[in-house]
Amino acid sequence: VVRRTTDLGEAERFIRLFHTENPSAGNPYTRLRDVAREVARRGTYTHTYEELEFGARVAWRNSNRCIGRLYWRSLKVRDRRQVSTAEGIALECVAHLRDATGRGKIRPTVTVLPPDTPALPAFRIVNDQLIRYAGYRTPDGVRGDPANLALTETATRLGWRGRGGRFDVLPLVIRPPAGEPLLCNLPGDAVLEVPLTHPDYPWFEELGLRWHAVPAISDMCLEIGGICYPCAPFNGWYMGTEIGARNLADADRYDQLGVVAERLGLDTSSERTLWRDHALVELNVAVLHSFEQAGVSMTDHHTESRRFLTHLSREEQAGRVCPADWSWIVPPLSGSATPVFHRYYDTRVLTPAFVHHR
Ligand code: HEM
Ligand SMILES: N=C(Nc1cccc(CNC[C@@H]2CCCN2)c1)c1cccs1
Repeated sequence: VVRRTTDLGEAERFIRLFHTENPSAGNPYTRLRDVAREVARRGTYTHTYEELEFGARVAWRNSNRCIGRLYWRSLKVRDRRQVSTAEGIALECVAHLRDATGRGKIRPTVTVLPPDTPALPAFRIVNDQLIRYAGYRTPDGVRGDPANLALTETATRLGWRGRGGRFDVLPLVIRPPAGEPLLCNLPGDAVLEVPLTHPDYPWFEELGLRWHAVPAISDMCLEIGGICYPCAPFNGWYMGTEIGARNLADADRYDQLGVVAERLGLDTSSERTLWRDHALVELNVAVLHSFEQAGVSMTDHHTESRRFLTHLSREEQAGRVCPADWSWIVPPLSGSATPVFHRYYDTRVLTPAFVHHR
């Protein structure tokens, strides 16, 4: 397999961007010359820690599907480019979760593992998020999270044994450049979870619903200056609607709207009673209430929409374009009741960026 050498044009554009936004880095000339020499010699170059930290923060700033970009400057970057084994990667993912979770005060963090290089191809994390619940095929439907059926089957084929519950945390599956994937169970103290209750309905707890505190995406590449870091898990905190309007509500996920509507005593015989909408709101009230009770960071879609527009105007003040994808920015609940709904966005694609694996 011929590995892509680094595109020198991308590298130069990034180095210039770094020096423009970080005047203390001085004149880019010598750095540009050294990078060109290194690319000529070994087909790629190595980012300094400062370049890597800046690149990861700007990749977040450029994420046009992300509503949570206001705090892009505070991203914590864990430079782990020296890690060279599957076990090392697994350990860094666990350390990342412990670091980022705090005791509920979640810290936006990215861990950067080695890039793809002609000399050493990169490892991949098979899981799309560090924390995922198993999905099991049963005679009368799926038990657990249907979104993770394939990952559960892969882990089981590799020797993992699930307990058949609705919220079994899956192991990490780390695939090396060659050879067998490594399975790694996440220690319980690295996976903070929140049981869901409702402030007004005591029966809600009986539904036995819960969700994990930290969303940590592990299936995207961090692209900086022509270099791709295919193993760079990043986390923020959840917006309540992700759990309450999608993960627990979608028919092809935990599909809880009918259950909640029944317990609420709603008339589900006709769509026109808007029973789905009533159930959705109460499910989202429960998610926000439970995370707050547990002291776990979470934002609501109204607050986050306002914050995003603040970010947008700050970027314009800074003379930068802030690209956004309307179809992802507008929350899946009460869209038009949030300010982000009532406007258009620039849709250009900028780099550095987090991209889905090609
Ligand atoms: C700090 C709190 C944050 C919040 C509340 C937040 C919120 C969100 C939400 C709601 C989405 C849409 C997800 C979906 O609909 O499935 C999203 C997408 C995204 N976010 Fe953020 N985010 C945060 C931090 C971050 C951080 C720290 C990064 C990276 C360093 C990031 C990068 C992205 C990217 C790349 C996407 C698009 C994912 C894709 O294309 O599949 N976000 N964010
Ligand atoms: N709050 C978060 N949510 C989030 C962000 C990016 C991607 C995702 C997962 N999106 C995949 C699902 C499934 C298809 C559409 N949405 C969630 C964060 C995850 C990592 C940092 S912030």
